[in-house]
Amino acid sequence: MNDQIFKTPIEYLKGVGPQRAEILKKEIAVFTYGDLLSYYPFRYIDRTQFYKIRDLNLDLPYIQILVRLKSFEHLGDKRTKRLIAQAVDDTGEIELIWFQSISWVQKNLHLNQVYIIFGKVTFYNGKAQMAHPEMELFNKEQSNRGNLSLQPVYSSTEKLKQYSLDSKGIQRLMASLLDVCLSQIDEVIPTYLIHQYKLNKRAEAFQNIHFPADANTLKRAQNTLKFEELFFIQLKLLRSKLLRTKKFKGNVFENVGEKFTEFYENILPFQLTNAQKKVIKEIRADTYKGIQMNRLVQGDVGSGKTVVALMAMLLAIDNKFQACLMAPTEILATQHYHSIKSLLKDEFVSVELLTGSTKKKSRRIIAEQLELGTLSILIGTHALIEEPVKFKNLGFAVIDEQHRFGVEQRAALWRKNIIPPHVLVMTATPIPRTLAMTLYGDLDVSVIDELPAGRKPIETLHLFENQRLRMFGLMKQEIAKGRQVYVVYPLIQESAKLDLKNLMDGVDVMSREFPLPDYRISIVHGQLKAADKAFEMQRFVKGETQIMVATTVIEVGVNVPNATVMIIENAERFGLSQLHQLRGRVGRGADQSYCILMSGTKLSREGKIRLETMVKTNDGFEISEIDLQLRGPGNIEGKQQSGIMDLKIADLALDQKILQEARKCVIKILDEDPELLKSEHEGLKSFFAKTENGITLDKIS
Ligand SMILES: Nc1ncnc2c1ncn2[C@@H]1O[C@H](COP(=O)(O)OP(=O)(O)OP(=O)(O)O)[C@@H](O)[C@H]1O
Repeated sequence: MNDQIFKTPIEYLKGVGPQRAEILKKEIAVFTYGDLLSYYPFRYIDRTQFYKIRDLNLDLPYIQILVRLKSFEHLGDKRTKRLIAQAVDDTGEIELIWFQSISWVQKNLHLNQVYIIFGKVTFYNGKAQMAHPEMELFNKEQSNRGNLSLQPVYSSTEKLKQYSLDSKGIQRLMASLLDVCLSQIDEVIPTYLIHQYKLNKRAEAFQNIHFPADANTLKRAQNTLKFEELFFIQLKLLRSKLLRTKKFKGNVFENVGEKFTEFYENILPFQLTNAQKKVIKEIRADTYKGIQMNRLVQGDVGSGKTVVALMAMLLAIDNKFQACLMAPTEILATQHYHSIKSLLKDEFVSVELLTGSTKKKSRRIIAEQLELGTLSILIGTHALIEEPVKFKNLGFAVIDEQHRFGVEQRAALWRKNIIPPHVLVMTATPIPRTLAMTLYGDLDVSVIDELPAGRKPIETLHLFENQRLRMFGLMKQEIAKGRQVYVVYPLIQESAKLDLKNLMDGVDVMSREFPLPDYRISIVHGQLKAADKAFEMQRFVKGETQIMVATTVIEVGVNVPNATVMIIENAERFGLSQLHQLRGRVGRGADQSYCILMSGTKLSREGKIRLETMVKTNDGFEISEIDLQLRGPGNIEGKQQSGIMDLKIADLALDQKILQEARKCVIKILDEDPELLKSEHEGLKSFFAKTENGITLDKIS
């Protein structure tokens, strides 16, 4: 693409000027010609469809009707002067009104002729009206309307409309923009791919997305631009992966040594699942190659990701490296610390915990041991890399619950290191394939798609308020068997006070139903100090309390296999992946577990689908796909930080196939021509070097 023209400030476009330019910048972030060009219509009106006057109503968008002009009438005085035409079809009558250009209209429109009128219908005294309709003589339709069978609609704002930049106004700007720049648009996607996927040439695609001749033309233009958008994101991600592999050497873990073998053969209390073994093998292969590993482990809740991470860390330790595990919250870091300690059976390998609450003295000792290399595994929150913590020889880093880190942050983590450690990212819940390809497109992906043997599927019930007694009954039945129960309340950040009240009211009810001394309740919520939270958690973990009432702080990672009931209050307020995460806190042992979703009776359509989905399936991968369909990628956690999801045209929920194809092509190109030196990749190379086109590619380097 010719840089210059697309970087031209928008004020220079015919019909814009300084004032409108300011408004365009402020209202819709259109600064340049390039920005305007990728300001795509958000829908199209089918101008081949005609309405009958009888069927008109206020809810209709801009529509067209075929009418015959019956009469003209002038009304009002100087200031309210207007021209009204009565028009009819075989089902009724409509008034067409003009406040301006009256004499022009009267001169050019003729009584008893048939016209196509186009506009927005309103009603006055029960009569249909259309102000300033677009008019076209019917018998000239074929020759005149040509490429206007689909009318683009651009989103506009009140402010823009004040400057005559409603959808029509924007369309006019687009026409003059295309006039000046179409001839200067270079191809960027290699010609052989354009043929292979029946795409448009680039200029054609821009022309046809703004002024489509018909539905097929539009579809092709949309596919072309979607393909291009996703193609460049993949190119950027996979190129950066390639460069990283070239730039950084990776530590070589030559040996599967004593600790790993000892743990696997004598300490591990269960058989690994085949899926766990497969992932460990993948990690082993990565860390042997001399290339820095960046791998994402996706596994459903409770699939046993922690053991996999631990065994990978042992591999590092056997090769004289240190390892660390970073979790997003103190509770989780603490939890990992305890479960890893207990898996490792104490003195087997040295492990320490470092969080915001670690005392100064302990910090100093940890720092010393780290620098000396006598400490093998450090677990903590990401204070772990922010602080002046110095490892003697960090070789392996596990990042748990990566959703909260974007691609950028991940890249920034190890910049300081000369040989960066191998990085294993673990996601808390499965994420849809398309999202994984985009958010984590530069990582290799492993999937643990198997739960440990003997797990029974969690039984999920959706109950309403008047069925609360049933819920209490189930709780009592399970507690009588020696099991434990979670009761979770939603957290609305805007009103922490209200949340707390909600939760404390819940605690009151619980304490009445489950009184001391037979029952004991732990309470954990966001307003508690970290140490108090940890204390309450520990009471529950040790089985000293049978009921844990909490806000969503327990959402991820908490592991108490003896807990068999998860009650979620106001379940309709939670997102699907959150519900699935919460449910994953039970069903972690061999006992039958239950999840009870409590809700009010008034549910939104989406709320209903969410709860039905939870009742229907336990499969996290399936749930994540439904979540994406319901919410769109825009709202999936982690998106905000990722930067790459500001897609202009592609939709990760709908365009999975295009994404997969685009990725496949990029992989092939980089495999055969990593430096993009072949002549057919020339356009690609120069475009890529500039990384413009409004896609914020820089954000993901
Ligand atoms: N192969 C296995 N056989 C039996 N139990 C296992 C196996 N692997 C892991 N476990 C146990 O299953 C429980 C869940 O494992 P872990 O905490 O690693 O899950 P996770 O994948 O991290 O899940 P979540 O993301 O839900 O925390 C733990 O108690 C763990 O010891």
